[in-house]
Amino acid sequence: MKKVAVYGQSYSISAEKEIQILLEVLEENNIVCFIEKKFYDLLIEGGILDKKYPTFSHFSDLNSSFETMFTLGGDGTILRAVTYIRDLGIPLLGINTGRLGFLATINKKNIKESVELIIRGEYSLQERTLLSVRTVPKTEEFTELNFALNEVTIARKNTTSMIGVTTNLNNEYLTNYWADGLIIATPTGSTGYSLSCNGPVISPDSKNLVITPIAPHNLNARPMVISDGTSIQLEVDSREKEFLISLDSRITTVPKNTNVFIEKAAFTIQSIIPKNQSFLQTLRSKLLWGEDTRNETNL
Ligand SMILES: NC(=O)c1ccc[n+]([C@@H]2O[C@H](COP(=O)([O-])OP(=O)(O)OC[C@H]3O[C@@H](n4cnc5c(N)ncnc54)[C@H](O)[C@@H]3O)[C@@H](O)[C@H]2O)c1
Ligand SMILES: Nc1ncnc2c1ncn2[C@@H]1O[C@H](COP(=O)(O)OP(=O)(O)OP(=O)(O)O)[C@@H](O)[C@H]1O
Repeated sequence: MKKVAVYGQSYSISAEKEIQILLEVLEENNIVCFIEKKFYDLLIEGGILDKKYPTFSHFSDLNSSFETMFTLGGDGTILRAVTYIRDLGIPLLGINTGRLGFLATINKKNIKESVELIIRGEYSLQERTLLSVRTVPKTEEFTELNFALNEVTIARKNTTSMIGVTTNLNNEYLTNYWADGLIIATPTGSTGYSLSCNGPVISPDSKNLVITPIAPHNLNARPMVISDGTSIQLEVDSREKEFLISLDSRITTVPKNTNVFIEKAAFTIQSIIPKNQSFLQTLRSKLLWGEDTRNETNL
């Protein structure tokens, strides 16, 4: 491993020690490290860095010669890191200095061991599907960043009334959901917002998506798992003039006559799974799946 990128959010430095440990390990292994510019400026301002580092500010500053992107933060940081990687195929590894860290799987207590494991190549890659979104009329915000790793959410705005989301799959009418909104989630996002709306857990290597209504007002609107080769068309009926579309943590308002077209993105994200970790382990440890006093404590 010769060159990596490091990304963290530039709100506040919540992980000084962890950042220094990561940079030390990379230095010890003679790995060139490029740091995201806003994060770098925050670290310089905070006196965290003892030397200068090359920086990157945008997707166009990166290329496939970067062998890994390390993130320092929680899941939201991972979701934002994806906007720098896009279709470059740079494998992503999250060091969890946030709260849950479902996607950011490296425990901040063993950064050195985990990063050395990665440097020795003791990991596998988990390919993760993304969604791409197109609207008619066009939505400015989706010109460049029109993809999501977790989910695309359609939600009501400034109204207590439900919205109606007319849903077609491959141009065939499915139903009109009367709800607070509708989530189209990837397997990765199935354990995010969709899970909170009673959606199923989908293993990361499944070639599926899930359509999960948000608080639907009927007893028969259930989450529906579909093939990830499906093209999804949505139209919204609302008493308000606008509704919300969010792609992961990025949210925007669109006029109510906006038609939304969602399908699997043309590229995937590679997430690094260290040899001593797995999706099932994360499910058990982070979402306490199967936690039951009757089960052996061999988690
Ligand atoms: N009620 C909810 O559960 C709810 C509501 C809104 C958004 N979200 C999720 O939060 C994501 C944005 O993350 P954020 O950190 O910017 O917001 P945030 O800080 O509000 O995170 C929401 C929680 O969801 C967890 N999370 C995010 N992605 C996950 C995933 N793929 N699997 C399991 N847990 C996941 C985060 O760790 C965090 O604990 C959205 O993509 C959506 O999936 C959840
Ligand atoms: N909007 C914000 N305002 C202030 N600080 C923020 C904001 N978003 C993130 N942060 C800081 O950045 C850290 C990383 O945020 P991130 O969204 O990645 O993770 P998290 O929400 O803390 O954890 P997780 O998403 O895993 O539950 C947070 O712990 C918080 O300290």
